Amino acid sequence: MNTDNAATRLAAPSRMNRERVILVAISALAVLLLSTASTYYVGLVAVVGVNAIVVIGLAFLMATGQMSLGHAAFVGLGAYSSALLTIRLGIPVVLAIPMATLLCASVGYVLAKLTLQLKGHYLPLATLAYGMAISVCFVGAIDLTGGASGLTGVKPLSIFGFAFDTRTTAVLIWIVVALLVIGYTRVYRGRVGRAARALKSNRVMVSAFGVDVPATRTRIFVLSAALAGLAGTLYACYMQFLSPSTFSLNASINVLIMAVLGGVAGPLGAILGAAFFTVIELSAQYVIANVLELPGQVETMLFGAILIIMLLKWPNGLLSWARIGERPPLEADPGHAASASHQKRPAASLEADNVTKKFGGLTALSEVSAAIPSGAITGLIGPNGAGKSTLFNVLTHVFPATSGSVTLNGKPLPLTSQEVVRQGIARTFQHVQLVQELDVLQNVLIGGYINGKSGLFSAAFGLDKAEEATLTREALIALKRVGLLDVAHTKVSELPLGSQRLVEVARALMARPSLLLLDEPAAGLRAPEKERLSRLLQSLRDEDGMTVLIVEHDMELVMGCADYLFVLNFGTLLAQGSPTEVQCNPDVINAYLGTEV
Ligand SMILES: Nc1ncnc2c1ncn2[C@@H]1O[C@H](COP(=O)(O)OP(=O)(O)OP(=O)(O)O)[C@@H](O)[C@H]1O
Repeated sequence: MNTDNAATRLAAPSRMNRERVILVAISALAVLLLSTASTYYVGLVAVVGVNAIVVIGLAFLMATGQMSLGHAAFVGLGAYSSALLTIRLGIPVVLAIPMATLLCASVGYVLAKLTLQLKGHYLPLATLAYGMAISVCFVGAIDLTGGASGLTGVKPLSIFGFAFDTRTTAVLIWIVVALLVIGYTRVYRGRVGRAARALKSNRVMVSAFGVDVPATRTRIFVLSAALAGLAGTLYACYMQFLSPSTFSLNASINVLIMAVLGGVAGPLGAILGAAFFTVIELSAQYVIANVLELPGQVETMLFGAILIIMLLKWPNGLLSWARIGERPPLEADPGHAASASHQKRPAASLEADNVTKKFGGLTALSEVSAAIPSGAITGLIGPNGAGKSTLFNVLTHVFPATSGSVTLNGKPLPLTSQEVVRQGIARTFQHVQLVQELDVLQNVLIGGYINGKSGLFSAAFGLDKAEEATLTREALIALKRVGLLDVAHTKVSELPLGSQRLVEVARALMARPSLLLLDEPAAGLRAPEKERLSRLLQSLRDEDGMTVLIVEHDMELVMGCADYLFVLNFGTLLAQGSPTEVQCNPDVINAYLGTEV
């Protein structure tokens, strides 16, 4: 298939068009608010906007596999601190808003450092605990906050002499929502957003491609705390009165429901979730009070029942129903797709010296020494359970050796898997580690993480376009090399297992490695695909000067393309040599190959 044509066909809908549609929609809403809507509806729309800002941050947090049961506390912290800065210290509201947002980001940073290392149920419980603790302070600090009676006299926003009334504040809230939707859409599809979403399904894999997992999780938590704080400051300006019950545990649960209801696979879900939640709540109130004339408690039951039905019907949120979720990222420039090339690194050499690896009482590797020849294809073979994948994991520092040492180009192997990939080692996994809900191209792009520089802010401001275009071109070339260009925009979950393994190979190539480690890449491949893989390995060696280490049970493939072989058996090195030498070795025949070879 011609790369140019394919790239033209693969061109994604323009990011700009979509952003223009969002801006036009928000502007239309603003005009409507300013001109026609009654005060009641203006208030309603303003509260939906405030909730949408909180939910945008929370949804991003949830898309990365994190959860917060105390997010309303950040909203309260933003609201009370901006109000108190203006009331007590006389700071103009326009300055109090960024100061309060920064305070929430700082508190978020401290809490992230304290809690994000917690695993399983402990993390949500910790967020619940600090959410409740902060909310209690709003009631307890009576002198500052007015306690349960609330804080009155909160000042509205005024910029350069223009005083915002409720209507214009509502418009401002929605302008912020629009900007956040645009910024978040860019971040979500950018380098950090991709890595963050991959975090949810597999931390080991994203680390192996250079992502600093704790730092990324912290950054996203801080961002979401800051957004909740910002929402609080705008809420304070709009309401000009604060009650602690607004920021209680109930409110935290509500924003969580909004996020789930809307769907976390994109920022528009946040708006849908916030809007639908409010509509359902008000409808339930209306039906119970005016149509059925039942007591107020029934309203909560009806509201709960409607929510349950909606979540059962659309478990991935309304966003999936509206089919406006994931879209392909940047379009590839067809003019350059065929010409861009990988940067060559000098071929690498890797050496294991007396490596032993124990898992409790089980010795998976026992004093294995192996020098992987530079610029060649080396096969690592042996029966099931021989220790091949364990050696792979030690060589890429997924876990450390119990004893012995590993050197890369004569120097000790770096101590983290992020550094290992920076030094030029990329790998695939025995059990496919792809992000099933992403398409093939985005999965491959994760492999290019270390070759990019853009972060959350550069992506939000659209400054990553050139970098994304380069990485996308490179990803398309990698996909072409493994024969999967046709399915670049197919979800990986829709591909057969063999093709998924090839996606992993393409992803590893995106890291521009000098040493490529492939763990059973031919498992599940059909004969023509195996031939293609064999040709690819040889071209990586001959044209790219890459060192390749391959664990494989397919002897035809290994014997056909490997220059050198190591044979493991019961965690020890049984033999090594050229394929011909190994095939004639009686120990190897006995232990692994059998007599017919
Ligand atoms: N994380 C782990 N914890 C405990 N035991 C492990 C772990 N990883 C591997 N093992 C054990 O170490 C031994 C070697 O396993 P390993 O997966 O390295 O073998 P292998 O040669 O790759 O086998 P296969 O060809 O079946 O993939 C096995 O007995 C396995 O059960």
